[in-house]
Amino acid sequence: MNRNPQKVAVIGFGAMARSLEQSLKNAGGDIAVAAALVSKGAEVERDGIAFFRDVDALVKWGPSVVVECASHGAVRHDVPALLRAGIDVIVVSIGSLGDAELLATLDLAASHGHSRLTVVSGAVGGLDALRSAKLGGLDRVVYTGTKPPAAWKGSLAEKHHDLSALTQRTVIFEGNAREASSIYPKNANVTAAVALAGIGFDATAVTLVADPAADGNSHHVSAKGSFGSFDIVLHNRPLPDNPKTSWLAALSVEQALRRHFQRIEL
Ligand SMILES: NC(=O)C1=CN([C@@H]2O[C@H](COP(=O)(O)OP(=O)(O)OC[C@H]3O[C@@H](n4cnc5c(N)ncnc54)[C@H](OP(=O)(O)O)[C@@H]3O)[C@@H](O)[C@H]2O)C=CC1
Ligand SMILES: O=C([O-])CC(=O)C(=O)O
Repeated sequence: MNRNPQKVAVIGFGAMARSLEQSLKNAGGDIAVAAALVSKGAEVERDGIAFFRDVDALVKWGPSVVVECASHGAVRHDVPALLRAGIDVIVVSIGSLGDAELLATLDLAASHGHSRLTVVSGAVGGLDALRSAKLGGLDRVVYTGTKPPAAWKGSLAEKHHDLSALTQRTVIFEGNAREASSIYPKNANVTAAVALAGIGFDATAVTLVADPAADGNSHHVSAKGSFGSFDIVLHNRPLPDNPKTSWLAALSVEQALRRHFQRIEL
C-alpha cells in the first residue's frame, strides 16, 4: 500500500479542495495536496500542484490516496478506475452512493484493486452513535437540513420558489434520503451519510428548508430505537467561496485524510 503523504491528489479544485489545500499548508506538516484532477475546461494553476484532466494520467502519476471533492459525476466516472488501479479514495460526494448499482461497482473495483473507499462524515455529526444504535435496532431516523435561500440557488428549489423573495422559513423538499441526495447533489450529501450510518436511504425521512433568517447551514438528526433516542443539531458556517458547503465538511475531509496516514487511528 502506497502511504506517501506527499502524493495526495484531489478530484475537483473548488471551494472544498482549496480549503483543504490551504489548511494543510497552514498546518505545515508533510501531508500536502500535490495533484488535482480537474474538469477538461478548467483553467487553474497553483505552485506545487500538478493538474490532470484525465483520470488515466492521474493514475500514471501514482497518487498514494485521492480525495474526491468534486461531484456525484466524479464518483461515478473517475473513482472506479482509481480503486481498480489499487488507489485508496476518500469521497465527500456521498449522495451518489444512493445509487445501489454505483455502490456495487465501487465495491467490485475496490475488491479488484485491493483498495479502500472511505466515506467522510461531511457536514453532519453523530454518525458513530447512529452506527452503534443501528446494531440494537432503529425505529426512526429523521433529518432536517436548513440553509439560507442563497445556498439553494442553482438547485431544483429555484424552479418552484423565488428564492430571493422568500420572507419566511420554507420547506422545499419532503421525502426520503434516496430522493433528497439525488435531487440535491450539491446540498444533501449529508442525507446519504445519515442513511448509510442508520436505517438506509429509503427509510430515512428528510425535510429540506430554505430560511431567510438562517445565518449558516443547520443539520438536525433525530434518531429513536432500542438504545433510546438522540437529537443532534449542528449550526455550520459555510465556506467563504461556496454558501452551499459547510466548512465542517472540508474539515471532515482533512480529518479523514490525516487518519489515512495514522498508524494508530485516533
Ligand atoms: N458530504 C458532505 O457533507 C458534503 C459534500 N459535498 C460535495 O462536495 C462537492 C464539492 O464541494 P465544493 O468544493 O464546495 O463545490 P464547488 O462547486 O466549489 O467545487 C467543485 C469543483 O469540482 C469540479 N468538478 C466537478 N465534477 C468534476 C469532475 N468529474 N472532475 C473534476 N472536477 C470536477 C467543479 O468544476 P466544474 O464546475 O468545472 O465542473 C468545481 O470546480 C459538492 O459538489 C458535493 O457533492 C459538499 C458539501 C457537503
Ligand atoms: O455542506 C453542507 O452543509 C451540506 C451539503 O452541502 C451537502 O450535504 O451536500
